[in-house]
Amino acid sequence: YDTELYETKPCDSNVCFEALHGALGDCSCNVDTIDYFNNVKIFPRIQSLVSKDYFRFYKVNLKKECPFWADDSRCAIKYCHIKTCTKESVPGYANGYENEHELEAPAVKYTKEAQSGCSNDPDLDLDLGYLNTTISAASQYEIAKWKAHDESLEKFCGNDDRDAEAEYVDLSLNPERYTGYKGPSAHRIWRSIYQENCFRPKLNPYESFPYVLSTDLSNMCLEKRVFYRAVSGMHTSINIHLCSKYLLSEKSVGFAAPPEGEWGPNIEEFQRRFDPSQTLGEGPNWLKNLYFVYLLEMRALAKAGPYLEKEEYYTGNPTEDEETRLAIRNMLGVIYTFPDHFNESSMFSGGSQAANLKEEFREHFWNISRIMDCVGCDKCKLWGKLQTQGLGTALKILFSATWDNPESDAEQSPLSLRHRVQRLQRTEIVALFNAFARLSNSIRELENFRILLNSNKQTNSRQNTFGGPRDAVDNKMNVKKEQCTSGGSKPRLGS
Ligand SMILES: Cc1cc2nc3c(=O)[nH]c(=O)nc-3n(C[C@H](O)[C@H](O)[C@H](O)COP(=O)(O)OP(=O)(O)OC[C@H]3O[C@@H](n4cnc5c(N)ncnc54)[C@H](O)[C@@H]3O)c2cc1C
Repeated sequence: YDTELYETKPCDSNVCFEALHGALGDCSCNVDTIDYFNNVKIFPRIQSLVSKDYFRFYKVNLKKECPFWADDSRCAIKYCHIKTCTKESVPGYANGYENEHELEAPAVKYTKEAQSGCSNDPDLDLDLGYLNTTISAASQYEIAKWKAHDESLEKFCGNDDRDAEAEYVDLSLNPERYTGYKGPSAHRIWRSIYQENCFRPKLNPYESFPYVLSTDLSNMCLEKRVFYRAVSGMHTSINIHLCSKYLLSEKSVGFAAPPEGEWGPNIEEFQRRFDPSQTLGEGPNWLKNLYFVYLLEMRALAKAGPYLEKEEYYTGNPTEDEETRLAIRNMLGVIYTFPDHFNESSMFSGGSQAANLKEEFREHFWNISRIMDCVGCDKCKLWGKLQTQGLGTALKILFSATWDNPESDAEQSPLSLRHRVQRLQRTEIVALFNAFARLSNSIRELENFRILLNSNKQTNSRQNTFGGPRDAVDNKMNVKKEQCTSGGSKPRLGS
């Protein structure tokens, strides 16, 4: 295909952002509305929320074997390493929140103890009302299988929660940032996600090309487009984080540099990844996909809001737990006011064909969550698993029938809050909010890059006019004078 089309355009420092306005596509929302809403209203709230103990500790199994191929990679730099926590250092662990699933299991509602409150009622004739609930062992075994089957239909991704090898990780000690993970191992992951586990246009004019071109998206139905755009948006977010927290200098240049190296935004890296002239015009579309997946996850939070508002957020510290509940209600209250939420009701509507497509959609995402066990860098794997689980939880909320009326269970439950039907595991809730926080942070980081690129452009033009010295900050930010020359740089697409 004609690469010249894209290469002739000279690289302007702000060209990544020129196309990042207006309609988002596949929804009625636009980029500018999300920008403002996120940066002003959501970003400060969600960042403060995920710093709370409940959201800081994520249980994950980073030792699971890759089910698809032998892991052949090693962390490129020492910053890939993960610091795990001892169980005792996790707030509330000693008080047994690990066992809360058992406490909250629906079966508890039917124990003698739970029902004993009724026995004093004079109108209640226990003999007449006797219900024989005996079920043979064989039937119980079968029913357990049905339950497992029904539950698996709801799941869009795996959950390590009960794995013996799962460990708690304090996310605040392991920030998502540049790790140096790249090359064949990283490419194999992305390629197998897009090539084997994303829907592709039926008539793909670039058979050998593993990724989907935005121009081909119109050949796909809405559901398949949504899937691709959600995954691509997550990919964008991961890559924005590595650009915004890039390792600028390994060792201290001056005495004031921190021992862990110096981290900050790398404009050149950002442009390499998103500038249209270096991505066959795809960069701005990938950026738009970030907004798209943000919209999906925000809609999931709004839909599950009534359920999430009633969650306990237990960590064993009553003051902290109450603060968390208040912060959740406050943030959800703001999310409810968003004027242009994604409308999932237009998806998967159309008989058995739609049901099959939904099942395919779920299976594809399930596979992507398993591919995360093949990531060859622990820190990337941690954040890859968390963000996939967060997105999988959002998809489950949006597309599982049982989520169409999330309030009803909680309202009908005659027992206390703890005994309502548990729809989400702790790790799913932690992943859902943290994944959304990552997307929110990426959108905020885009604003930083926009400002840096603008000031860079002004400095360049001033320098061209007056020949003045280059701003010292630019050097620190890894900005090179000739950022990209037209036609000279190889497009990255499909590398
Ligand atoms: C799950 C996971 C987590 C990772 N986490 C980190 C991390 O925390 N820190 C870190 O430094 N590195 C991380 N990486 C590596 C990082 O994402 C890149 O793979 C790596 O930096 C190499 O980049 P690249 O330029 O070769 O293109 P890649 O990002 O590897 O992309 C491969 C190809 O996909 C296409 N593409 C790129 N972006 C998009 C998009 N948004 N949508 C659709 N197609 C696209 C392009 O054609 C590109 O050539 C992670 C990788 C994976 C798979």
